[in-house]
Amino acid sequence: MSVVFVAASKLPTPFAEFTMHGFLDEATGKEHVVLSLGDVGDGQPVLGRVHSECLTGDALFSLRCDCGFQLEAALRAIADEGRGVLLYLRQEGRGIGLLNKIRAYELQDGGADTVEANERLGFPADMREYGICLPMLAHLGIRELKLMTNNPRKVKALEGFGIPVTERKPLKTGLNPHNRKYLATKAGKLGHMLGSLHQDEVEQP
Ligand SMILES: Nc1nc2c(ncn2[C@@H]2O[C@H](COP(=O)(O)OP(=O)(O)OP(=O)(O)O)[C@@H](O)[C@H]2O)c(=O)[nH]1
Ligand SMILES: [Zn+2]
Repeated sequence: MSVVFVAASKLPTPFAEFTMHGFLDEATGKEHVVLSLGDVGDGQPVLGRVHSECLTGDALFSLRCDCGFQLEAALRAIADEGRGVLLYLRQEGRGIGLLNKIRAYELQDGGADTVEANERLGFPADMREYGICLPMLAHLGIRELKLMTNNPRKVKALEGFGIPVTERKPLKTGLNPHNRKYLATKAGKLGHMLGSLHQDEVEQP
């Protein structure tokens, strides 16, 4: 596997003081980050979030999606549990990159939905690759995840790479008038389990 550990440091945040682990994917040059809290290498399932980069939602307060809200909710949940892990994967725009995502948003401003926009640009709806999680989790001694996600394809993909997901924890947050259509498309075309937004129940995968 081409993902190698580079360095670790403390990362104090408003939620907790995490340990930040930096990794380099030597095949793509992408730099990934994992935040961990507590003893995650004890062999017990770990509360986890596998979050793909969304510059607009995570850093620029965009209301077009739910990413920033999910990121914050996940970090808060890990802090509340006192133990957990967040993998921040540099797969912007479901893998098409930031500038192509802006192109896709332009098409969405003209009426296309998030899937149609990707397809019009010649991309599949979702180009992400989750195999890169494996060496990062192995480095931290994590064998099983209690995964915070609404995306059943993410659960399937991780399990396909040999990472058991013992529990799926919904992460329904951030619904607003600007992302209502986007979230409806995710549920309708991408299979996201968003049945009742703003509900925080625990479901089996
Ligand atoms: N191509 C494209 N990517 C988008 C759009 N809106 C958000 N994204 C990207 O979608 C990704 C969202 O990733 P995640 O937060 O892991 O979420 P998810 O796979 O939708 O599922 P959850 O785990 O339920 O949040 C990020 O990479 C965003 O940049 C869009 O309209 N078009
Ligand atoms: Zn987003």
